[in-house]
Amino acid sequence: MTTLRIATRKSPLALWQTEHVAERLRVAHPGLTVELVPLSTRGDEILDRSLAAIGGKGLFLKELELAMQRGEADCAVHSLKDVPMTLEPGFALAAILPRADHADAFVSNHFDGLDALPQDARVGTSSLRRQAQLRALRPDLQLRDLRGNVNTRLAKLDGGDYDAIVLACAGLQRLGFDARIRARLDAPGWLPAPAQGAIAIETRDDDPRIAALCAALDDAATRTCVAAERAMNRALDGSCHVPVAGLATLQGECLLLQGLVGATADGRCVRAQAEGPAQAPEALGIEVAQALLAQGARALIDG
Ligand SMILES: NCc1[nH]cc(CCC(=O)O)c1CC(=O)O
Repeated sequence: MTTLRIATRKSPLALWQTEHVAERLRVAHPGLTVELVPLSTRGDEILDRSLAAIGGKGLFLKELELAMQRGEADCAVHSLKDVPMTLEPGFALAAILPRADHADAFVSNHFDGLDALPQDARVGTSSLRRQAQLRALRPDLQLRDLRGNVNTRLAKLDGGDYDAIVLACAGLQRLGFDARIRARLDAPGWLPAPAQGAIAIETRDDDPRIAALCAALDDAATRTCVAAERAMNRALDGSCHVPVAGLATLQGECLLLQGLVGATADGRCVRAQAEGPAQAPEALGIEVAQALLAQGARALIDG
């Protein structure tokens, strides 16, 4: 094979990420031609309803997986945090790239951080995970829905609909909006989505040649961390219906996983953390999920 076709969503962030992967693949495999196959997904088209209401994270993948099944693309690039905890049968993650900044960003044209917001300020985010953590820290805030791609969300902030919005640092940095980050919302007080900041390449699991080409970009440390975060989320029945947050960090051979389950309605949160060997990330994820459930996470998840 001399040409590798990568399916991608069409948002500016998705195109940046896929172009980044394409460039890395060209460097890893001189002589390989890499092309983008931009596709529209239902997740991108339906903007007037919450993701949870229209079917969840899988909506961003479906059209890309269908293109791979039809043989119109060889692989697909995703933000790993948008990838469901269990992949569709027949697909695998051939590579997980080194993680960028995992933190969330506080973005505002008038205020320096969450603590600086006045009473009853309007904060935009449609993420249940971000809403729950905002409620926990600042019960007075008015939480307002905010969907659309990163550029659209920034434009809505600038239009005056919100006093502040919360986005991922990684997306802002990739699109050149670093200067819009007024504060990083980070561990231990604030946790990101499982796998936030990590880019994954999905392939059909019946094509080892393509998987091998992509595997050149795999980062073992990131794969270990996101395996723990995703195992925790899976054990909590996590989907985007549930405000689950988690961050694993690796120090040598020791993996630390911090997890949180929140209630969007009233900001109740349960938190747990544990350490374990880097060789067994899934076991650590399950351990932290069980600690969260032991503190009543199920009641929060089931509403
Ligand atoms: N849900 C959309 C999405 N998916 C991944 C990112 C950011 C990039 C990343 O996490 O790698 C974003 C934007 C955001 O949450 O602000």
